[in-house]
Amino acid sequence: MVDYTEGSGRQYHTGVGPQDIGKYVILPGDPKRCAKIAEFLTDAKQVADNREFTTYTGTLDGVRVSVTSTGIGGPSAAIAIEELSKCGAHTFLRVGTCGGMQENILGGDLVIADGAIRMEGTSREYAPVEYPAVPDFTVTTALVQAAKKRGIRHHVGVVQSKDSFFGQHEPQIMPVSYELTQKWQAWLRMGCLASEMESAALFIAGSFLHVRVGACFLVLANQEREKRGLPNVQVHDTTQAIATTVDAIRLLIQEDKDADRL
Ligand SMILES: O=P(O)(O)O[C@H]1O[C@H](CO)[C@@H](O)[C@H]1O
Ligand SMILES: O=c1cc[nH]c(=O)[nH]1
Repeated sequence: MVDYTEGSGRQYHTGVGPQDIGKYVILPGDPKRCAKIAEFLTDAKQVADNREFTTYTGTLDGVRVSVTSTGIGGPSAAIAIEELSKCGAHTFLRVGTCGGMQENILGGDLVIADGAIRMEGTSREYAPVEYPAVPDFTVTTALVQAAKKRGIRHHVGVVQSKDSFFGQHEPQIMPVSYELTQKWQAWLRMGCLASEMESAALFIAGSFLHVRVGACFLVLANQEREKRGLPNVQVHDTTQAIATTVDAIRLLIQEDKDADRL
């Protein structure tokens, strides 16, 4: 492989080196969410800022933990997890936003993914489409435990990962509306909880890299409720999703300490 960093030791896109990051990394999509997440860590400092990838590192319970934004969509999310794992990170928790799909998923709820529909391109350049995009069980369990302990209304299930935000929200305007709307109906009938953009790529890249990945999301609103004329509250405050993710990392750190895996 060509070394675009010319031996600098820093990764080409994220700009991080092994000295900069912890083994546990929180992955928001939005770079602007990083500073807010960093406030949950002790002594967090920005260690890199390149393209859509902003990185802070601090500690939780004495263990180094980083936050790196992945930008929007599978391609940049896969780059982030690849470069961070090259620097030694082994546990990744995506904290994102999503749109609710089932009628009982309300704005402000938390969704924890136990699988992702691979309706995006990136994961197909890793593994055949028959291979399932699933998160790590221990990470998912820690997220569920953390949400329960906080008493947050949450749902665990499959999310849809797609490439086109507007294909989700305005499928009827797309030349391939026939495909988008029919598949959306299928996802609904199968019980898919919510739609977002990065989890399938992260879960598949994570499986390939043999690292642990999990994901939880704030539900911003629910277009299916809107369509049916039901009340559709909008919530944009990600604080509870971030707090749940941080609690889950604490649980994983404790488990890893107990098992002598740190
Ligand atoms: O809030 P983030 O983490 O960016 O996640 C969601 O928001 C973006 C779309 O608005 C996509 O990245 C989607 O997955
Ligand atoms: O509706 C939504 C909200 C957040 N992210 C998405 O991809 N879709």
